[in-house]
Amino acid sequence: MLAYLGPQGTFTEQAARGLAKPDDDLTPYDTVPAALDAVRRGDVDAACVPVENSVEGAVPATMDALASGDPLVAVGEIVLPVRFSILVRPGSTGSVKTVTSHPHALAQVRSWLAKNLPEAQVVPSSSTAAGARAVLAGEFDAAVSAPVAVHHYPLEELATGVNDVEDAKTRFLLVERPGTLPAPTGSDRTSVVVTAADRIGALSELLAELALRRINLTRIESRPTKGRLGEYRFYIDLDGHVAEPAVGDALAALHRHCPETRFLGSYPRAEAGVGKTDDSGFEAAAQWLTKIRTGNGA
Ligand SMILES: O=C(O)C(=O)C[C@]1(C(=O)O)C=C[C@@H](O)C=C1
Repeated sequence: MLAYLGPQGTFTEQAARGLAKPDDDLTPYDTVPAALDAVRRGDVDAACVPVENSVEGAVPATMDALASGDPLVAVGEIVLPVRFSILVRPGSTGSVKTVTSHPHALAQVRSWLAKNLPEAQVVPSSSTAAGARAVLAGEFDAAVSAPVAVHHYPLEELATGVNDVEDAKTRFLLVERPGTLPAPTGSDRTSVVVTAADRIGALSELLAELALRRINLTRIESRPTKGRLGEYRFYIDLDGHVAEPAVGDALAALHRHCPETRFLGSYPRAEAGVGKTDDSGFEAAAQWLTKIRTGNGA
């Protein structure tokens, strides 16, 4: 059983279908934290959640829900192109006074709305499909939705391809309770959350641990810890798999700086063939150390 940010017709449902095993049943949840808590409780085996968008950046609800509560780990990712349609009730002829959608979707059509529906009041919803459902219920005049939503809700497309940026993409994670890690593929990503101490150079010391080991950072985002003002967590994505010597060594180093470092998974990258780390020196050095320690070399 696989949870996703629902209801039916969200981008996350499409991502979940791309990541699911053939025999997985899909269950919609109203929010990302609710989907992740269902995994924590064991009600479902996994959840598919949006993590970052090429236009609007990180999805805060996902980041916060992964950084707190019982640990969960990502075991897969998928990147989907995102295009938006404006959906209205069939035959609705009146002007559009209210538009609803997920905040990330609204942010990706901001210019289109300003130009084409400048008078419309914009109201956030919990997902693009929740917005479509609310339009069907008569709560709002229009929803910014995934084009597939018209197959789930009897609505009409007022306009399609309304996204301000062509080729926008969203990355989604498949998240499970900690267990056996996916095997390294040679093209993997590792995600961790660290809290940098409030002192000069703390963040650069963490990043230096990656640079020293020639590990490529693919993303760094900060979110407040929700404790003291000015205290931040850093979400770090890097190339490679924790089973590889360089990445394992770097994560151990991060843990020495920050014992609360939270491992968020090592998983195959959506784009195969990129993100290989160079471990040759690490393996040779480990063999050399073993020889010294066992009295077989110097
Ligand atoms: O509301 C949806 O359809 C979602 O799947 C969420 C979400 C997001 O969180 O960014 C996913 C992709 C799009 O960028 C817009 C919304």
